[in-house]
Amino acid sequence: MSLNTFERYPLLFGPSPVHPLDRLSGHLGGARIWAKREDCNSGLAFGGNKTRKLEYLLPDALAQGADTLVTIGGVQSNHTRQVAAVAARTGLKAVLVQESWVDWPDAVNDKVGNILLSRIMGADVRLVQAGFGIGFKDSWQQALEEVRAAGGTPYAIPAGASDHPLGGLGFAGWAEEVQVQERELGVFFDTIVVCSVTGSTQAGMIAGFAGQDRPRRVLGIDASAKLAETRAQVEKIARNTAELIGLGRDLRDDEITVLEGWAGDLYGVPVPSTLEAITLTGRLEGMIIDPVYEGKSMAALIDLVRDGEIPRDSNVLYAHLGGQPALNAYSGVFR
Ligand SMILES: Cc1ncc(COP(=O)(O)O)c(CNC2(C(=O)O)CC2)c1O
Repeated sequence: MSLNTFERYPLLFGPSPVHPLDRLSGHLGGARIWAKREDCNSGLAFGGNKTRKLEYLLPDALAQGADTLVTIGGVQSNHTRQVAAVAARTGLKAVLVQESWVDWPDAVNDKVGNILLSRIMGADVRLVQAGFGIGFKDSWQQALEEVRAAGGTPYAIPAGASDHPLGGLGFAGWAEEVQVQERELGVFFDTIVVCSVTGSTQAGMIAGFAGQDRPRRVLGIDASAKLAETRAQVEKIARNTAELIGLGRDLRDDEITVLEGWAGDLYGVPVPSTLEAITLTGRLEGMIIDPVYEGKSMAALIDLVRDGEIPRDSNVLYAHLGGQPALNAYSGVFR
């Protein structure tokens, strides 16, 4: 079975752009760094990695006759904002459970950025006091039951659209897209750097690239600060996705790499290297990244290129997965 077997509901402009980051590369004096821009992939409320995943979940929801998408995230979740946008675009309702995943000292946390956008798009936004976790949460199960009790037909989307049978397909397709763009650009990206939290972005990439002729490294950078949980989820989803698309072999353990060292102690709390990565990327490339996810994966890329773990002759592709709206809830750290 291949990816084409699965129905896809187009939500993207087309292939997301790939471009070199030559000023950053020059500054670091090592490998040549490129970016693939999921933050520019769709016209739906600033897009992002979840919009690509939802292209494969939406047909399933519609086939089940669902009228309400029900999902979960932190207060500044990019994922729940993207679900709200897809619901608005397709005439479905959205119930968003927004848990208190980040204890961040800013009075506007639940008024700006992603949650503001979700409210503008008409989602039913429910603030819940409950801590961070990438597993199935009671608050989400309860919201599903409430939709049913009110006569609705909910479609359950787990955190990050990850722990779902179809969750890895979007980024298995990303791997195919990269291969086409490499031919057009005349380059081969021997290393991919991607932020991992709920896991299906990296997992889909691993499954998608595993079926290609030339091996390459997919380096997941943990931003959950719960490495074991995130790695386990990446592995589970990667193996499931590989089987779903008919890879025809088991994935090797060395194909599943999630690195720690840049997440800090808590999910959603930036550390100095996060802020340095955000300002360096902004000032050298005019590329904006966020303090919860991409700032942490970019911090890793900077270190790995600087210390030569990613060799000087490499072409490394940085997966920019979006997330910028959350910056508005972290303005205090950029005085
Ligand atoms: C900008 C950005 N970059 C990387 C990631 C990590 O992706 P995965 O969850 O697929 O591993 C997120 C996720 N965000 C979550 C959310 O609720 O927004 C699922 C956690 C992200 O938003």
